Amino acid sequence: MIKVAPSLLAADFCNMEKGVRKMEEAGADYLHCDVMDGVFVPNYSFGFQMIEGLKKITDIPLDVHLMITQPERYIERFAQAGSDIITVHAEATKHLQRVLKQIEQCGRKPAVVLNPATPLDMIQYVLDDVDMVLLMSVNPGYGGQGFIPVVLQKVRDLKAMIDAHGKEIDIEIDGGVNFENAPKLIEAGANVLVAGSSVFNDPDPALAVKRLRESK
Ligand SMILES: O=C(CO)[C@@H](O)[C@H](O)COP(=O)(O)O
Repeated sequence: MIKVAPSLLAADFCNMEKGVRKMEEAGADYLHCDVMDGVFVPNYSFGFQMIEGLKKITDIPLDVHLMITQPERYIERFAQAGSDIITVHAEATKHLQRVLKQIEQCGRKPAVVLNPATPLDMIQYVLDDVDMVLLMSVNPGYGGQGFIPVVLQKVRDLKAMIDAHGKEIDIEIDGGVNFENAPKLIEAGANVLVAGSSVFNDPDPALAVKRLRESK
């Protein structure tokens, strides 16, 4: 089953609740929450308070993508705030396996993410420690960027790596996901699609979510 995770980065920050309600009506599987620290990526977004606030107003699982350096400093706080999935960048910590265990010990689902230029080898030795691998298909920091085509092959390679490993692990893709590339991504092995602009900017977000989910 394909899951769609609308990215709140594309919502109106002055009216976040309206965006959440729209995504509830649209049948979103997760709410993708991009946390940025202005260091790991050249942009700021929001932090714990936003996650806490979101948790109070919706039952949609919160898929929290930490674009921050040394995420180990803040795992407990993001877990307490109500994150359901916590995703950390392999490039952002010297102790990846330890951070993933920290997330698990906090009772949240651990996931790891790679920037487009980071090779898959980097996560070979943490597959036992994750429920999901996220591949960035844009350089993180901003919504509305174009999909980097070479990532399609990376999805295929990741799928083969996971199948060879033998554990069920979700493959999530984030950045420039749209109706054109979604079928190819699903065919390559992705089963969770993050979508900002293609859902929030669509006049009919419910139809957009359905189209992405049923992409063939
Ligand atoms: O993490 C990021 C950007 O850093 C993404 O979640 C984007 O927010 C996705 O937006 P679109 O590319 O789908 O507009």
